[in-house]
Amino acid sequence: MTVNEKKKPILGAIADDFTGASDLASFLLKGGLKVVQINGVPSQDIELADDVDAIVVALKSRTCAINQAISDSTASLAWLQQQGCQKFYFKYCSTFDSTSEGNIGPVTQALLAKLESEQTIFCPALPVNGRTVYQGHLFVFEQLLSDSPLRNHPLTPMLDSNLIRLLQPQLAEENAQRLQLMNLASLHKRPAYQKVESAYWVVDCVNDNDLEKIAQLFATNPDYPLLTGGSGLGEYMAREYVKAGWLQQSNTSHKITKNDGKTLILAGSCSQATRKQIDVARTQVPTLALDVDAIATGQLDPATVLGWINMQHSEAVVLYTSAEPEKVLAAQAQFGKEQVSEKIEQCLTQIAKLARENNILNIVVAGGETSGAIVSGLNLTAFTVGQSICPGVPVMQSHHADGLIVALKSGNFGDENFFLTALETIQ
Ligand SMILES: Nc1ncnc2c1ncn2[C@@H]1O[C@H](COP(=O)(O)OP(=O)(O)OP(=O)(O)O)[C@@H](O)[C@H]1O
Ligand SMILES: O=C(O)[C@@H](O)C(=O)CO
Repeated sequence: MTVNEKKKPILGAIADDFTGASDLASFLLKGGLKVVQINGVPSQDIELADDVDAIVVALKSRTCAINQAISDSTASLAWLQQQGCQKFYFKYCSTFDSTSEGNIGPVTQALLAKLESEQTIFCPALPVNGRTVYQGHLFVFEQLLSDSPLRNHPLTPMLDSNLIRLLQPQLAEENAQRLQLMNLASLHKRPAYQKVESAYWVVDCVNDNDLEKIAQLFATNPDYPLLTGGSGLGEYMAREYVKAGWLQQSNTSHKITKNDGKTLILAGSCSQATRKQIDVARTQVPTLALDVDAIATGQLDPATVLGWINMQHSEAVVLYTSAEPEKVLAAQAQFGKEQVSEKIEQCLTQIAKLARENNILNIVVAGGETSGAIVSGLNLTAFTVGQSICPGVPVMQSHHADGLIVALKSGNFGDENFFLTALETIQ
């Protein structure tokens, strides 16, 4: 390579939500890649540094209409191809969040068609966070997905755990027939780097050894340009690219420059994990529950909330709409499921905007949909990905001039001290 020749990224990834994107980015970084996250379908004029190994495009396509999800995903793919990426990844939730009208199957089919490929894998497992797949069934720690708190997810309640059954109705009939389980015995009896038959593979995976073996079979396999799954495989795919000598071992330091602004924690996630994290945070940080009825009826004024924040004379505050499943269901019944979500997302975004204008330059968000709304509303187009607060939640710095620092937490991630650890890491 000559001095003037721009290095091309290896991997182009498309994530169906923003926390999922930063989750994947953190694992690619852990595996040795230099990663940039782009928010929303990339526009032509985005400038990339010339030593980027992987680009993760964050979409908000998990729960949108199928046609929109397909057009955003394929437009992102075309842009990633223009940047020179050779390998592609479609990142969805480690708990396979989708409905029977869900987007995982249709988006996968559309991306494969554009890549003129007929085979891929579905690997949502993320063992470090308790997401494992055994005999095609997805577990969240010791519970089947459908017995876990995910059965009460406000937008995508997961009532089945069998990945083949979940995928079948999302695929065209001929592709549904090509779904096959690669269980642990079948995975491990294959020699590494061996050719794999063409299929839509649902791959069992219960620990990091399994992720390593899956990456050995598929990451650099020329027959499989597109893989799909959770973030866990990202670290091991990255390691395979490094092993294959596909990267220039350039400077992979990811400098995040601290700022002297305050920190705002915004929680729209109603997961059990987030609600516990709020309870722990409130013992040390001023915390305000936002009134969902007032938000849904347009009566909550973000300026009043900013006034409350300023009155706290604290370096950090927590604001939340998070509530137990019964309250969420009641709000959905009263105002409509999509409507109440949208109102809450808009309101939290308005608060984040106002806060940023008032020198609150560190924003931690809990919830994938919530994060997507806020990051889009703040017009943050690209981030450098830095150190993780917990597995799957990195600190990221916006390329915008004010150097806003954000951390986007998937609803179920992090231990009960997550928000307090985030404050220690960021401030
Ligand atoms: N009190 C509430 N009543 C009804 N809906 C709510 C309430 N609070 C938040 N919501 C909505 O619930 C949705 C939560 O989804 P979000 O993706 O942000 O969190 P999550 O599902 O826990 O996280 P993830 O998608 O990362 O697993 C959002 O659309 C949010 O606006
Ligand atoms: O894979 C996960 O669990 C997360 O990155 C996510 O997508 C939750 O929104």
